[in-house]
Amino acid sequence: MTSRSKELMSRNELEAALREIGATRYHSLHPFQTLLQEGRLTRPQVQAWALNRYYYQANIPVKDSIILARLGSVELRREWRQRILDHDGSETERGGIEKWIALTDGVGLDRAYVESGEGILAGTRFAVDAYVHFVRDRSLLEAIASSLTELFSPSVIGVRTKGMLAHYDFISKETLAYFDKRPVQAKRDSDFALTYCLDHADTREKQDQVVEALRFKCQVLWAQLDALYFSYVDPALTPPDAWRPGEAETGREAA
Ligand SMILES: O=C(O)c1cc(C(=O)O)c2c(n1)C(=O)C(=O)c1cc(C(=O)O)[nH]c1-2
Repeated sequence: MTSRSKELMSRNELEAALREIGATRYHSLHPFQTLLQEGRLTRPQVQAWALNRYYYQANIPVKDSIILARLGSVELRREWRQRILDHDGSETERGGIEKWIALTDGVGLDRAYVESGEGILAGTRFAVDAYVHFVRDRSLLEAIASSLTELFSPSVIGVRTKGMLAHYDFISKETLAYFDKRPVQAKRDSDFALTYCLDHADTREKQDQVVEALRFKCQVLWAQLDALYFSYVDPALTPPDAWRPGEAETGREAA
């Protein structure tokens, strides 16, 4: 990295640098992800994942609303507002947050408890809050670039849902309905964000900022899985205020 030339990268070089980050730093490479998709977690460990990830889901439209407010044209806002609709839904269509609640319902967690955010890990909260603050505090270009992890999500979503359905008897297709539309939405969103970044990163400094924003976002995702691994897998040292296996159970009859 020290020998990095400071010349402007071509569009192809910048895109390759971004894809390289995905190939080496995306959360698909995290050991917790591997355990999850290979069926090597217990039901409480899967519950811990679903509970903590709710906080990420719930904050995605918050961070997108911040970006929306910073966009200076009708065309850009029209494009970006779709993301908020996808997660918040409408009178006639369930959004992603509601579908994530169906997922936590499906694994037997009490809805009010999940929505309260009580019992999530500090690592989850710090990582997700850092993402929201990043899009508020950094340039618009960096804020948009930080969503580029979605370039890499369709493949990990496919592997994860297939693995979970094959390996866990308490997981059904309905439970994982959240993921049905995500690959198509993620492709649409990340294609747009990538084009925006390639068009607007017109100095080497801005190109480096785009690369760093993606690296930061990979860390946001990675840190969430670190927190789960340390607290529920090994050494399973669940912190004092966090959810403990058996808590907020709605009973197993739904499974
Ligand atoms: O299941 C996944 O692995 C995964 C990853 C990501 C991502 O790469 O940030 C998102 C999602 N899912 C997702 O469902 C989602 O709505 C989403 C929004 C964003 C974003 O940064 O705007 N990332 C992601």
